Amino acid sequence: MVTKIAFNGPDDALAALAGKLLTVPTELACSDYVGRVLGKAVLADRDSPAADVSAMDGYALRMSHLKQTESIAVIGEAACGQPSPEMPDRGTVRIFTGAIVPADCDLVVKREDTIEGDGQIELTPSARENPKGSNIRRAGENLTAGSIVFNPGMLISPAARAAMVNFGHVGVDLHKPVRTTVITTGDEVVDLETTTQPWQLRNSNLWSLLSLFGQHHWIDLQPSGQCRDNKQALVDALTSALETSDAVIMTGGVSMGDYDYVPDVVREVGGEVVFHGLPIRPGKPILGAATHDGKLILGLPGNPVSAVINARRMVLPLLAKMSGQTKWMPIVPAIQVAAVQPKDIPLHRMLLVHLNESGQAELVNSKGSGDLVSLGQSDGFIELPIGSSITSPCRFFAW
Ligand SMILES: Nc1nc2c(c(=O)[nH]1)N[C@H]1C(S)=C(S)[C@@H](COP(=O)(O)OP(=O)(O)OC[C@H]3O[C@@H](n4cnc5c(N)ncnc54)[C@H](O)[C@@H]3O)O[C@H]1N2
Ligand code: MOO
Repeated sequence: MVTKIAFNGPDDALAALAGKLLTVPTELACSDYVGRVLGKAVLADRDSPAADVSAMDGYALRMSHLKQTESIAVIGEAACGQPSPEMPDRGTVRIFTGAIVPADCDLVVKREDTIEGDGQIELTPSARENPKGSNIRRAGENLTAGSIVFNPGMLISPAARAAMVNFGHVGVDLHKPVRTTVITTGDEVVDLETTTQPWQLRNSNLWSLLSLFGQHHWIDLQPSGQCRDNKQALVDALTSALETSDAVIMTGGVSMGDYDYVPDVVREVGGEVVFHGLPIRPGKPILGAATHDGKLILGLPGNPVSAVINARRMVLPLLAKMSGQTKWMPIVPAIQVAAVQPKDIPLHRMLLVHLNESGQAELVNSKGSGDLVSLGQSDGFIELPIGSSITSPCRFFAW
């Protein structure tokens, strides 16, 4: 039996469970890279820039031109999309931003630092102050051919995509998305189509979790749904979900009620329980387990606020680890909270907040873990570790 004091906080527990989880394999992908995880390093196929290029629209000069008092003849043009022309012996060539600078060109002066005449230019005093190399981007100054642009395990952003295109990457090794199933439990839980009785409630956990996970291209949601509080039905549902998934996320039935079968069911299907109970609020009864082949089984508490907060705080990092991301432990901003210090309790707290116009967090007035109204009004939650002060910036987890 794993005791509640096994871990001091969420990150310890995450680290222990993450060590038992599989990493999904890689595949060659030729499109839709953004939001996926790199499986192999991306190398530069050529220097960046590929040649010495002009950083400005202007004129290509030799250093000797800067001392020349008479006007300089404009002999030719270095245009974008063309090999560079020869540098004339005495005159200059007009050059455009991004065009290759001619060999023997020492610097580029901006158009606005010249007085342009008919087929000739004069240099202004500020043009004459340019040092050698001015306004030239040197070949390979960003990166040289063969160097690593991105390491494996990186989540590909739209910005990273730009660099991958620049280096000609068409087929790329990516980790497959983590196949994830959500199973909600509880005899009182019904789907949206059912006419509800007072003793029933709609399955909000299914949709909060599917929406949260569905934001990520590195997660592949599998058919998910609801299971009654029946031990055999739960064993069957979990067994079949594990056949087609890398991770199964359950909600409800994880605390101490007579019908809270999830801990037994997880063990029955061969799950090794790493934690059952953590010093956190909400989410104290949370259960984390791994199968012998590294699949994740996470039992979230049924309370809707607790379920989604812990899906964000605990489940997403574990799925990120399985997806191959090297930065899988949550990296979130720390922001100022406009609130008075809550009473000290020996639990690591996660409190719903919304952001005000100054970008500070304000606590949402919540009636507790079943309050879906305050949950819906929140932008995310802040984290208050045991004994910490709310006057210092707190980590903010956005939805
Ligand atoms: N004796 C104790 N009782 C409880 C403890 C405890 O430590 N000792 N912990 C409390 C805490 S904290 C939580 S959180 C809950 C978690 O309990 P379960 O995970 O067993 O969840 P359930 O009892 O099944 O449900 C709790 C609550 O959430 C509603 N629910 C469940 N599933 C859904 C769903 N899919 N969509 C919307 N709402 C759902 C359910 O109806 C209950 O109201 O245990 C405390 N008790
Ligand atoms: O996880 Mo519970 O929601 O602390 O009440």
